[in-house]
Amino acid sequence: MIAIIGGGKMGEALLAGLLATGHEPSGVLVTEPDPARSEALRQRYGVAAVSSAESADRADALILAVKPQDMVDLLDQLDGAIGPDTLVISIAAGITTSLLEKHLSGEVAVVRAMPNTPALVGRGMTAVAGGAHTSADQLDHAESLLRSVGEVVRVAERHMDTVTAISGSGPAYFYFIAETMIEAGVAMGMTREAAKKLVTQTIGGAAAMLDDPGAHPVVLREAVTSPGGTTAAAVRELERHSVRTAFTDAIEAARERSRELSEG
Ligand SMILES: NC(=O)C1=CN([C@@H]2O[C@H](COP(=O)(O)OP(=O)(O)OC[C@H]3O[C@@H](n4cnc5c(N)ncnc54)[C@H](O)[C@@H]3O)[C@@H](O)[C@H]2O)C=CC1
Ligand SMILES: O=C(O)[C@@H]1CCC=N1
Repeated sequence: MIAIIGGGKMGEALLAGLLATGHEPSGVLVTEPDPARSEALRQRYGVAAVSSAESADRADALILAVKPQDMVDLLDQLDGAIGPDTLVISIAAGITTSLLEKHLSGEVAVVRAMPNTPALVGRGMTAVAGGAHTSADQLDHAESLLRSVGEVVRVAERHMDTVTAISGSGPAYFYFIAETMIEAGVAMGMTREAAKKLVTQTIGGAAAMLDDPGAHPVVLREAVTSPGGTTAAAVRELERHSVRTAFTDAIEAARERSRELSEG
């Protein structure tokens, strides 16, 4: 039995992914305190909505999908109710395995995971790191559960704040660029719909080309940049506005915030 505790955006994405990849609704529990939200999940997916105590009691894998700020309260609620063989997977930004272990008595197996919102369409990127009492089999199990919403990589936990800043928050950076490009197209007289189509297909196409293991972004960008052409003119402006520095600073700020979140 798998329980998802926190039925918000990410909890629902994981729930939908698990059901889409062969888990039966009868094998998944959801704990969500907002009654309307809880009822919507129950109706939409046919899963049982239960208390956190019941989830802790019945599930052998608990996926904690509450906000980082709600995590300590939740762990205090769960402490003592989690069986010795239960696997606890947290997807909360900044919450370390040692914080999870500190608030759960006994040698609980914990996994820190960082997915992203493309999990909602089965195209997520998740990184995982195991805790001090987590076996290789348990990490495999966590990885197989999270693979239901996309790809999974293992990283050393010291990289998790960086992962959060790059792929966890990353979709928002691309939406920021998409929004800017669409509005530029609109300002130049295109319909918003046409501009959105151009931008969406361009992002998807660029990502597909970059996905080749031999591909390098600098080489791909050179192929777009004709001497004396339009791309060279555009890139010169990006450099003039220090966009590279702005992005680097943004990613560093996200990593710093992830670190702060573990301090409560
Ligand atoms: N939104 C994103 O892009 C990503 C979010 N995350 C992490 O996922 C977690 C959830 O984020 P979202 O789904 O975006 O937030 P959300 O606000 O949509 O969902 C959180 C849910 O937890 C519920 N909740 C609060 N206290 C609870 C408790 N004690 N027991 C059970 N449920 C409780 C809330 O009612 C809410 O429905 C956060 O820790 C966040 O850091 C991780 C990767 C990406
Ligand atoms: O913004 C946040 O804190 C969460 C974690 C990664 C993406 N969204």
